[in-house]
Amino acid sequence: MAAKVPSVTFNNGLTCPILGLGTWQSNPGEVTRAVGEAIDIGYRHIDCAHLYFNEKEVGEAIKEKIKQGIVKREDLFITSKIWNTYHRPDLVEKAVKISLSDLGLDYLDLYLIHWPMAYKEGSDPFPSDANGKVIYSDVDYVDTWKAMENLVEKGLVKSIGVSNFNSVQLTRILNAATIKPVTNQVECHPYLNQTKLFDFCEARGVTLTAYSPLGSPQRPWAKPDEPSLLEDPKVLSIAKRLNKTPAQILIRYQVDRGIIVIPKSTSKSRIAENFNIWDFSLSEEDINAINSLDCNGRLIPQAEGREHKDHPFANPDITF
Ligand SMILES: NC(=O)C1=CN([C@@H]2O[C@H](COP(=O)(O)OP(=O)(O)OC[C@H]3O[C@@H](n4cnc5c(N)ncnc54)[C@H](OP(=O)(O)O)[C@@H]3O)[C@@H](O)[C@H]2O)C=CC1
Ligand SMILES: O=C1CO[C@H](CO)[C@@H](O)[C@@H]1O
Repeated sequence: MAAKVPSVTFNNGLTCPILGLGTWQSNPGEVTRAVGEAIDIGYRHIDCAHLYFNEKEVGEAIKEKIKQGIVKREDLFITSKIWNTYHRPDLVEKAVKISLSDLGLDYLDLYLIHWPMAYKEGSDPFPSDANGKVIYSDVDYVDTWKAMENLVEKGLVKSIGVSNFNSVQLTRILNAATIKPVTNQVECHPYLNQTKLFDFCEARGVTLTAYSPLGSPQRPWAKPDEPSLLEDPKVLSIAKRLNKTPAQILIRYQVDRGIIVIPKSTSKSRIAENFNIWDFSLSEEDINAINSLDCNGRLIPQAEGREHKDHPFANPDITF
């Protein structure tokens, strides 16, 4: 029988499996198989987004596994994210309904604002001008948040949260919220361990979700000569001593910190490997050694929105 994944409890009393499967760049031709295999292995949490252009194929796997009686809808925890071109309050319900229809679901467990920046509304996810520069919209993400709250009231989503929000942006949401965000999903791994943002969120009852926990080696702008987390000597030496793989160490690092973690894979063996982390934990000494790798090593800078007033990482005065 598959191991049961421990859960994190949100500020609204609902729970979320601490380990989930990422789906960015999971090829539509492979993702149905991969999500199906993940559910067979024991994953119950799947991280999706409208921007990943594969929600229909993820939905096919969910439908099939429910049909086979492997899981019931309520056993699963499905996240999606509203893309930057749908921030205008009157578009928010339309956006969630597109993801629900693509996934074949009648509710989401979690819906996130993918980024704080609003882009020009329309069908192009990266609307750009003649010089290739993204065209922005001036919608305030606080107004988007108020429309997200309506989705909870309407039963379309169980919980709402944010992604890629810095501490100042999160504070603005918390000050305006009737329904508090349950999580902030951000890039988090040993080269950018987010200790300050994690402490800040924890003190306010907001969980952290770690994306790109393995260092996102598949990201399109990766350079061949860059240091690789999966080959980092410190990570390798801990993995060797504990008889685990580097990926298992990187995933367990987040679990042991109480951070939700969503590694992506479409390989059956790596999906299984990434799930097989329940028979060990890291000592304080190992966690401290991994923490010492922190070097502000951001891998997902969202460079194309950098001049946007709401870009979360562009203001040097806001350090986390
Ligand atoms: N909110 C946001 O803005 C963002 C959210 N995300 C979410 O987080 C998820 C994870 O982040 P992502 O950037 O995809 O990167 P990850 O850090 O999860 O790395 C995924 C890559 O690592 C490879 N891999 C997976 N398991 C192993 C293993 N055991 N050993 C060696 N290599 C492995 C995968 O290849 P293979 O598939 O071949 O196994 C893939 O190339 C995304 O898929 C997405 O759901 C990501 C970025 C931004
Ligand atoms: O989830 C994500 C994956 O990649 C996208 C393209 O850069 C990002 O915008 C986003 O954060």
